Amino acid sequence: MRPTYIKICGLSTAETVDAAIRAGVDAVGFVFAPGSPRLIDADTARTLAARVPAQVETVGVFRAQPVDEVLATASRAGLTTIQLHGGEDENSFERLRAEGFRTIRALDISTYLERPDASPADRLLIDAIEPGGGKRFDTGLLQARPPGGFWLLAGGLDPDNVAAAVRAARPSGVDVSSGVESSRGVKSVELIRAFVSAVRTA
Ligand SMILES: O=C(O)c1ccccc1NCC(=O)[C@H](O)[C@H](O)COP(=O)(O)O
Repeated sequence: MRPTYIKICGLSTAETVDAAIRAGVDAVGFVFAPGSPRLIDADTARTLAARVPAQVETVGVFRAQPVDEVLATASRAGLTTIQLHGGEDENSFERLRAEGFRTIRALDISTYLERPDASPADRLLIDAIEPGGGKRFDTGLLQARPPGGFWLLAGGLDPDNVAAAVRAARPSGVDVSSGVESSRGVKSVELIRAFVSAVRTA
């Protein structure tokens, strides 16, 4: 069986990017959604992404931003992958792919349950209602509509609960932000290490 894919989202310092890579993550995320406590600019992301080895994905996270702006930011930052949290139309993902980016469509659990097949992206991420909010959703709801293909579980995961969540929901991968922070928006090297190690025990 393939190991669970791990994405650490909302990184903003070289120290925590390096820690995530050393811990063995598959992807690091940089948030460009206005209003986020993890917001960074394209030039900062470019400096951080330059530290990341080629086998680790660099993901730009956007919410309700025009596709031209998304492409300009992700290109300037030199990222491999774009994750959209709403506001996109059905053509957005095709356009991002045509420009050479891998894509992730993030859906909150309610939207997913209403439209489970609404995923023209390469991957699906199923999240709680408020992205980056550190709140869990009831993964038992997924039993009614088990996701097919590659999908990431997100929403309120942390080093203490992630192994049980992986055993219960069997996602292809997990995504975390708040659960590896010492305070809102501030990532912790120790919690990143603990999270990755907990996923590996699942
Ligand atoms: O992290 C944010 O602040 C954010 C803001 C707007 C759109 C998306 C955002 N984050 C997306 C992520 O991929 C988070 O890691 C995911 O929602 C899980 O967050 P958390 O519940 O805090 O672990």
